[in-house]
Amino acid sequence: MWKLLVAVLAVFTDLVMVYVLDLVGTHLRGKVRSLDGGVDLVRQWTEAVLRCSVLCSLFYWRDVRGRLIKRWVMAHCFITPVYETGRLTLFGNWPMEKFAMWLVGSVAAALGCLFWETLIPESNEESSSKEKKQKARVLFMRVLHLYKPDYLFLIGASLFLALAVLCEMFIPLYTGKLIDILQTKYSWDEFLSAIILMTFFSFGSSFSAGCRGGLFMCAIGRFICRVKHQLFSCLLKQEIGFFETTKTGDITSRLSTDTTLMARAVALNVNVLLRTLIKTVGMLYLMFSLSWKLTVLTLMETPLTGLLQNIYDTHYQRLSKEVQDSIARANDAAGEAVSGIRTVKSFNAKQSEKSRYDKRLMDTHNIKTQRDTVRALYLLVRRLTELGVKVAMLYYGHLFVTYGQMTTGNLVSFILYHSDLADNIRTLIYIFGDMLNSVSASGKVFEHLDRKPEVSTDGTLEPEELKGHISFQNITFTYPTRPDQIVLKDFSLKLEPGKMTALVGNSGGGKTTCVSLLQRFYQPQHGQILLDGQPLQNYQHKYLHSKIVAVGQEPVLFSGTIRDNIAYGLQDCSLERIEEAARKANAHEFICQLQKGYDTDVGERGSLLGSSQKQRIAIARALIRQPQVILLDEITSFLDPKSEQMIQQALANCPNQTLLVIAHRLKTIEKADQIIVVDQGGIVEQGSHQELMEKKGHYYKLKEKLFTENDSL
Ligand SMILES: Nc1ncnc2c1ncn2[C@@H]1O[C@H](COP(=O)(O)OP(=O)(O)OP(=O)(O)O)[C@@H](O)[C@H]1O
Repeated sequence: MWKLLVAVLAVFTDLVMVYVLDLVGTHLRGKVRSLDGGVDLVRQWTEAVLRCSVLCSLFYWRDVRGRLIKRWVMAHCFITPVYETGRLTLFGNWPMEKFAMWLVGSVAAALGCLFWETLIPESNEESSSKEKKQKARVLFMRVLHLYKPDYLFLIGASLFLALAVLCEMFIPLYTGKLIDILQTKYSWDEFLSAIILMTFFSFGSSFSAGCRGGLFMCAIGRFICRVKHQLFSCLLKQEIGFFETTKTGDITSRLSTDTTLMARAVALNVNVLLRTLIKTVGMLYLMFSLSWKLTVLTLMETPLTGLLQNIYDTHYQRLSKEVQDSIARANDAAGEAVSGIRTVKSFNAKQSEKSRYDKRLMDTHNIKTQRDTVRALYLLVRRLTELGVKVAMLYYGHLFVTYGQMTTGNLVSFILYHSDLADNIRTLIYIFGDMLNSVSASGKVFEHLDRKPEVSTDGTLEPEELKGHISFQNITFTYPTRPDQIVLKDFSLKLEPGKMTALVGNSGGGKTTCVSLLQRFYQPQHGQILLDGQPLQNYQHKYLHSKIVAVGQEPVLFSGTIRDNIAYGLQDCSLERIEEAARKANAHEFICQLQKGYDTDVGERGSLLGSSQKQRIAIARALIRQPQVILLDEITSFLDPKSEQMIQQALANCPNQTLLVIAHRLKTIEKADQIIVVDQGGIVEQGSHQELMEKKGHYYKLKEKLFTENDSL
């Protein structure tokens, strides 16, 4: 209710003020005769300031705030002096009738605000968007800094750019001049020199543009390679938790799309910005010298174009981002189905996978349609605005030529400049915004580049002799993806060199987690793991991973030969060493039976080998490093009893190693020097097989279960 009253009061007060101020103005004009139409502008601007202050105070008095009101008041008060200034500048002193002017101002302001508010909804995060811009600027500078090794290319490209633009700018001027020459009784020399100059400028612009493009592309190519390399090394340093919380699609798009965007955005933006800026300033200067009145008229298009471009950019960029995200989601769906094709087929889930992919493709299609509609609308409005300004320019140009204020050649040059200028101004407005926005891709890349792995890799210890004493001291651990679920609780355990420890227990108890912690895939929240009395993190990363090796339940092989896979991560590894490791892992025999032996390709993720064969190659890959601590996580699940026996023998050949085994087979467990029964993140029983059997506790019950399960194997 108050708002309505204040609005009515505001309109009334405003109207009264308009007339009172007009009376005062008229009175003053009577007294001071020198107040003519031009100086009348001063009165209009003063009036606008006064009206604006009174209206603002009125709205603030009853606390009717908001950016919409502020914008309306500003537009409402200032639209008239702005319009009048332009009109008087162009066409002289024909003041409009007072009320008509007030009405035009009010309606235009209301329409403008409505347009603005509908298309750009008010955001409550003004400060955060400021921060974003600030951040974008910092990011932009960082990207520029990353370009340091390519500065020579960039400087060369910028020089050619300036040259190309300068040459390009003079072409319309000489086209007009040529028309004027042809219209008069010209001398041959005059004509020839104009033609030579035109040819010179055309050739200069094409040559320089070619050199500029080549140099910029060269800089971009080098930059992309460098950043991709840096990013990939940073990614490899991250802990496993990072890969669990970040989607593979995100990581690959950071590596491929974002690095390219980052490079192109800055180099191309700088290129376009410089080119457009030089061209615009030069063209404006030349246009002003041809006809300043026509220039002012055509410049009136600029704020309108700017507003349109701004609205369009906001929407287009949001939708483009949504399109990118939805493409990534569709790719994820396809990738998941392809990588898990065996599961998909065995569960006959082809239809559901197909419809999942279809749905995601449809989502992408719908967002793309929205984006294209916004673009079509924008183009329509933009073309209409351009058309309006062109018609006005041609009309007044014709008048100026008729009244002898311009020559025909000048008008032709002007028209040629104008068609270029409109494009340039639009590009400038777009580039200023885009330069900040496009670095958001760089922001994502920098996020990864700056990320410090939570599991540090700065340890330096590399003792020549490592015994292999391991001690878990009061470990409490939760996975980063499930911080609420405590997986290990105050967990303490000792492993001795030359002894085999078996971890047994129900599924989900935390056995594999112990192996992961020993490999430093994660950092426990409390407690520490000591290796020969030193915390694991104090050891040099590479050293640690050559001394502690693990073979998991589902070992991963990489595409390449068997030889490459066994010697994975080792340089200059002889075939003898590889064969020896393969023999220990009982893999040599089957490898020799393959047509290409050690040079057999294992296929993507080892898909050309059977599970037991993959397992044995993985064991050979672990044993070749001659580790001091060996961790075997249910490796026997896929092995036949004969292979298992051979591996057991191979392991028995390493009497000084610390051996941690997770197994479900009693045969394996029985041999262990100590058996640890793990349940719900804690140790519930420990001792030798004999001791635990006599106790008739958890292990005894578990053994009954294990026996039954293994019988069925
Ligand atoms: N990467 C992970 N992220 C989140 N939770 C996990 C992760 N890996 C395991 N868990 C959870 O941690 C708990 C312990 O898992 P863990 O694999 O260590 O048990 P386990 O005793 O080895 O079981 P199994 O014999 O089935 O392999 C389980 O509840 C499991 O769901």
